Amino acid sequence: MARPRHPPSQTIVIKLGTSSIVHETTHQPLLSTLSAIVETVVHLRSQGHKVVLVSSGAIGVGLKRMEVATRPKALSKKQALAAIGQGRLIALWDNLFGQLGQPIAQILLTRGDISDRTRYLNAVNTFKELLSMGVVPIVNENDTVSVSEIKFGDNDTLSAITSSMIHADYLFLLTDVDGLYTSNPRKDPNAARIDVVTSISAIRSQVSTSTLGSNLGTGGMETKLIAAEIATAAGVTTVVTSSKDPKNIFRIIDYNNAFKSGVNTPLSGLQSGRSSPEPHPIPISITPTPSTTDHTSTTPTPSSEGASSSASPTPHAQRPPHTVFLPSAMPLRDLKAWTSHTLHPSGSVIIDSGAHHVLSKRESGGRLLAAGVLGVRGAFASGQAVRILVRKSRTGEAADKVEGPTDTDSPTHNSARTTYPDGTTTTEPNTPEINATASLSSSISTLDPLPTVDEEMTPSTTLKPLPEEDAVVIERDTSEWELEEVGRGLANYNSAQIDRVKGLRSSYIAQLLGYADSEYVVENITIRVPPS
Ligand SMILES: N[C@@H](CCC(=O)OP(=O)(O)O)C(=O)O
Repeated sequence: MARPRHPPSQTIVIKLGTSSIVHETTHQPLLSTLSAIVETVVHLRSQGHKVVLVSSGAIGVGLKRMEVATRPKALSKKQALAAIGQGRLIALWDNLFGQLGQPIAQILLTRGDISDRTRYLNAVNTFKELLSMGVVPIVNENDTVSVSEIKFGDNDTLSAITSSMIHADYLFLLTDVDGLYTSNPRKDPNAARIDVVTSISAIRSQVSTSTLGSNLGTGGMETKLIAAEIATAAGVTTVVTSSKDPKNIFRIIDYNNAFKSGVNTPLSGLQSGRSSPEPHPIPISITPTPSTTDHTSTTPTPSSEGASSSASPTPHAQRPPHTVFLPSAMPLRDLKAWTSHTLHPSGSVIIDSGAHHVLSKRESGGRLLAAGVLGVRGAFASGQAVRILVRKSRTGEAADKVEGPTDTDSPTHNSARTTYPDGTTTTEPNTPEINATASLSSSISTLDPLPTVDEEMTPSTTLKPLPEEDAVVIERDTSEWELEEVGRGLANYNSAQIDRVKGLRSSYIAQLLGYADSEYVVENITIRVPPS
């Protein structure tokens, strides 16, 4: 198929880190880089693309303004410097974009700002309106009010969340290296750039990310992997490349668009920014090209799980240096992405592995009935985000030995370990949600079998039915069990209420709580870790 004269209109988020905005030691603005970014963005706009810039640098500019030599450690000092620098930073951007007649807007966000659904939608609407007006929104974290858990932590994550919010086609993470390397290219002459990443979890174990951050920014390559994980899960093609030659963005888009009608390349389907239904296969056609950065290693990637390496040269174009993270074949819907990435979970709902299996089959918006709940952890209100933890046997035995509903009269006080998706585990004492013997009233014990999740959508559930015995044992020795976070959702009832109705069929909710707003205890569930 003939290539279009211009690529189709796409929504592109470009993130520029502190190290690309101000000099690492003098803190002088890197005017040539900034000007090149401005020219690139304006050119992209003239081709019909919508562009959002995520710009770090407020603290760096503040350092220069106050002639402070090094980034302070104290949060309040960083916040003060950001407040000093942000105004000058946006003035600088406005000045540069203004030279080319391009209007800009400033958007300062915190995680707290968008953890409320209404505020989140307002932010989305503002983005949409600005983009339809032809304006380039320039986003930064609102450092003045960001503290600990409400901080995005770094602008890589912020740019990924922004990309997800506006359903971007591309996220470009511009940095001081031209891609993701197997080790630090400044120190290791054998470092090889990884061109295509199909599985971030697989690639994480294969690269050294420890030394790729700069003195000024907060992010290094690890935060880029986290950002890529968030963005690709939302269907956004994510690219790590050098900020030294922003015009590479054209070449990268052009290179990828050249394959948009191809059937045997990893980047087919890029016209809409979404991958084909099946995960992209390896290999991709790659022509190694001399790096445009200081790094001389252009050795193509060693072939390994999660990455692709060189095959045959493409007839279309030389491959500009970059690493591309391919978008998920099944992107999260907006509400699910919002639930997963922007809401700070206030507590946890523990489910059995049967419920985990059924929820993981749902493409979007999984809903959990009380019958699938084993317990709760922490205190949360109705409407708040919760972690979904699945209880698993440490011996590998199937965990859903749950033979019936429970009550909370006999909490155990053993410890339970939680294993999170990043591999970390926590051991917490006193977990009443993993109960010992549960004695049921005779009326409850005669309940009919029920599946544990939305049966309308999953008619062929394989979950075990509830037995009809009066007393049902869930488990006696909690040390055999561990909890793993597998997803996030929004609670329809508070923690005490869910604890009260756990294990019961929905018709008991009104009876026990005095009202029943919903037959589901948790909705909008995103399962990020499928059953093993
Ligand atoms: N919001 C901060 C940026 C945080 C930060 O350091 O981000 P980055 O340089 O992308 O790692 C600022 O404007 O200085």
